[in-house]
Amino acid sequence: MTLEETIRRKIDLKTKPLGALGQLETLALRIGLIQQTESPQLKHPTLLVFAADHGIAAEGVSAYPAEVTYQMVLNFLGGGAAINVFCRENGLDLRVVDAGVNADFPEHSSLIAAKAGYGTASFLHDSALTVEQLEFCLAKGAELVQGLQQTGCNVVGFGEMGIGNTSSASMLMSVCTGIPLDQCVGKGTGLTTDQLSRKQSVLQQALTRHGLLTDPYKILQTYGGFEIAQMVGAMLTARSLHMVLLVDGFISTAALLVASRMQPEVLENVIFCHHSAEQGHGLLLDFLQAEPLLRMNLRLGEGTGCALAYPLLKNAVAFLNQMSTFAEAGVSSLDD
Ligand SMILES: O=C(O)c1ccc[n+]([C@@H]2O[C@H](COP(=O)([O-])O)[C@@H](O)[C@H]2O)c1
Ligand SMILES: Cc1cc2nc[nH]c2cc1C
Repeated sequence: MTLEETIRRKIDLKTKPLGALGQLETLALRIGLIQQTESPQLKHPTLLVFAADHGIAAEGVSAYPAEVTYQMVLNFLGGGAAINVFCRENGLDLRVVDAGVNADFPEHSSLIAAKAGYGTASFLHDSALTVEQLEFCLAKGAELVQGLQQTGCNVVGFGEMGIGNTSSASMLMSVCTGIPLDQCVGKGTGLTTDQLSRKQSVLQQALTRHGLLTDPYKILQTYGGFEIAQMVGAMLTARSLHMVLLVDGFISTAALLVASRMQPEVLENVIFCHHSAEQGHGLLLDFLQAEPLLRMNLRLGEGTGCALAYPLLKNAVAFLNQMSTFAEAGVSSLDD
């Protein structure tokens, strides 16, 4: 029997009509396959919020000013953001990564210093990252996840914060999928319809400027952000360490898309947690053939969809490990 058959059989022997736990059964199976066991365990779940600034923000593509990135990181460190609340409620550890915010932070036990610069260059005029910055970010992301694994963590959630980063994500999506740019661009933090038209024309100019790109490293260097590139490095390493990856919003899914262009197998380790309200996320999820656990119209980022969905993973693993079989409970099954 393959491991998949063993897990399916274990699920089917539980005291419930066949298939009655629906998507929770699919989730349990997926976690078992990721961990290569019929008795998976979720250990030290950790949510990483990667934060960085974006040169493209200077082009008026966000509803909010760029300094909100810095201010929100201080809010994360103070414990007052949505992601702090949801991580506390649901038992995830939270770490904030300064991947390249345009200001310096005081030391803090939850802050990981991993600055690649003080914000990227504007991809309207230049490549967002230099080759050196890209290499630094991929290596930092990898190093970070290795460190987490050494502390016993086997579930990692990917969150981000960066004013302007839906612009980066839209470019990465359009270039990697071939989906026309206008279908990949949305209102982000809340642009008006007029402001959205401006964002679309800025991003269209950038696309024309950089021309056809096919190499995922070059695409990431051209349009990425420091936080997106660190997520890519972290995701690839998490996959190689057999960890469970939690992915939710538009930006983190765009990072995953790029990672999957480098190593398609990374997708096998991902639990898609939430379908964001951001225009483009639905098409991106379809492209990746993903069916997220939740659809609650969040469009916040920070990894909030991951933290909200995490209890479902806990319950999936718990039923697989704890529920009685028909034989154990003396309940008549279809086979009796
Ligand atoms: O995760 C999402 O789907 C999502 C959708 C819209 C906005 N965001 C967040 O909003 C910021 C980017 O929006 P913008 O308009 O500045 O490009 C960034 O901090 C993201 O975490 C996140
Ligand atoms: C206030 C605020 C909080 C955020 N969290 C993630 N992206 C954000 C963008 C803004 C503007």
